[in-house]
Amino acid sequence: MTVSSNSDVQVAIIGQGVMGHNLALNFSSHGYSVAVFDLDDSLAKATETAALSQQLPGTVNVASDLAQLLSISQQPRRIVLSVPAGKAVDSICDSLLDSGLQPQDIVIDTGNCHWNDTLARQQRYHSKFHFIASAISGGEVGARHGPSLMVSGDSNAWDQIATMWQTIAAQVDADSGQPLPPHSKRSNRHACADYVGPYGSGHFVKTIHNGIEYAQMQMWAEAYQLLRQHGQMDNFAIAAVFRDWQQGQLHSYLLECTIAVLEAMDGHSQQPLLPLIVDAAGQKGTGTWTTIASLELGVAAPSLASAVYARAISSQRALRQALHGNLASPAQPAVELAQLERFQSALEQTLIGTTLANYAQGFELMAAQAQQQQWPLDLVTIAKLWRAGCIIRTPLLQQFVNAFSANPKAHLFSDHTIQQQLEATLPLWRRCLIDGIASGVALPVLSSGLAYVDGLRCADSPANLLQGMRDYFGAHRFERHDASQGTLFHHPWHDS
Ligand SMILES: NC(=O)C1=CN([C@@H]2O[C@H](COP(=O)(O)OP(=O)(O)OC[C@H]3O[C@@H](n4cnc5c(N)ncnc54)[C@H](OP(=O)(O)O)[C@@H]3O)[C@@H](O)[C@H]2O)C=CC1
Ligand SMILES: O=C(CO)[C@H](O)[C@H](O)COP(=O)(O)O
Repeated sequence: MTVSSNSDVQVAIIGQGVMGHNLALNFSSHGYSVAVFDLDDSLAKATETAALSQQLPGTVNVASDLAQLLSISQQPRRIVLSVPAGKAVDSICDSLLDSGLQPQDIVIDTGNCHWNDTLARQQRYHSKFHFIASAISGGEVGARHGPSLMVSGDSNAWDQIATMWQTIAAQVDADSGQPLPPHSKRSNRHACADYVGPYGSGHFVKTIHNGIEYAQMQMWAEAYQLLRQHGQMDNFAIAAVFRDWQQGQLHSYLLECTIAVLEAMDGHSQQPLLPLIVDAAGQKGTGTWTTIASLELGVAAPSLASAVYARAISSQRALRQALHGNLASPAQPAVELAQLERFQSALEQTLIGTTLANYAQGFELMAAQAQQQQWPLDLVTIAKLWRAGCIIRTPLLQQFVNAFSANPKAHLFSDHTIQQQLEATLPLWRRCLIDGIASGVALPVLSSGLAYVDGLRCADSPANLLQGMRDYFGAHRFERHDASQGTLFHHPWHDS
């Protein structure tokens, strides 16, 4: 398609990689006129070609540079950035200003940027243009057919893009929270795109989303490892069990991904794909930022942190190979065939309990950060945004919506329905860990979730011993049960 000479472009997208390409097609599929730009011109042209071959209603215009992108865009311009997080965002914002960006124009960053970088950008570009962070989740399929969009920053600018965002986002039935098909025209629907708070908050929410994503992914990896090592099952048999679980409480998009990966065949060798994939996990930073936030806030998120450490250990491949031969495996035999079904049932309960622990930790982090930053984050809004389109979508999110609607400030485990669900998992969760650990399978997320639950339900923790020790070596002092709160005591350990 030739570039339009009139300024009819309703949304311009810079960066035509995985997300930008699909976002452009999504906008076009809803009839919006789109302009696309990438440093690699062939990527922008590929989007134009795809829109034409899919006969999408909205035009897709390839801009050869930023000046042209601006010249063909309707004012105020809406410019979406879909580029790697970090320096590229600043460099494009500066180039847009050099190319004639105006104060009324709106720049929308959809990358996985650190929330502090977003705060700095707001300072830097304040009054030069309207800046919005619209964190996105859903991967390439979500970007194409309906993502979850967590928007923060300039609320006036949000008002100007809200209709477009809510049009291209994933939709759910407003009452049940059930995802609806793309382009659904159901009247009683709710879009998974909303304003969550001031600058930085949307990127924080996306970071925590990814922290939960890491933990849920690691959870499925540990389940796979337990079934193949302790259960002696092959990947296709594991997938069959997981398909069964997909019909129940564990139903989720990440379980769908897990099954697809377990069953995939390599087109080249005609062999199962999974054994060909190197067992060293990559990471781009959001899991680490979640862990740092939890440490800085002093809020426990052990499962989310354990998932990051598990990726770190996975990448120490050479060391793992060497130690495998040097450190003996436990003598615990694999589960007997007659016991396999019972073990699978225990594992299913373990995964339900672990999932509740993972999400609870994420929501606690957002509540604590909101309080510290004085962000008016609403956990109901966030749980609603994650019900469809995003990577961590699960029907459980509707239960979290209900729990936070009833008690917005309470820990998820304070909710009676969730308590009952969690409690039902505990006996088999313990049993499953005993078996798994005895057979030598590393279970960082499955086990830290249970430790989190046990820690939280412990009325009489051993921290009195810690306080005594701190006072013994460092005269740090302690409170006493038989004195008023806040009064500190030092025991004369070394005088006697
Ligand atoms: N992939 C995913 O599932 C998700 C990604 N994200 C986030 O979205 C953003 C984009 O991700 P993704 O699409 O996967 O990344 P890709 O690397 O696939 O795409 C980014 C594109 O931006 C281009 N680009 C880089 N700098 C510029 C520039 N200055 N001007 C124009 N184009 C530029 C890149 O070109 P080149 O390759 O030549 O540098 C590349 O084509 C990232 O911040 C990512 O973290 C968010 C949610 C999900
Ligand atoms: O944001 C995402 C999904 O929600 C991206 O896919 C992100 O890249 C995932 O993180 P990592 O690359 O660290 O696994």
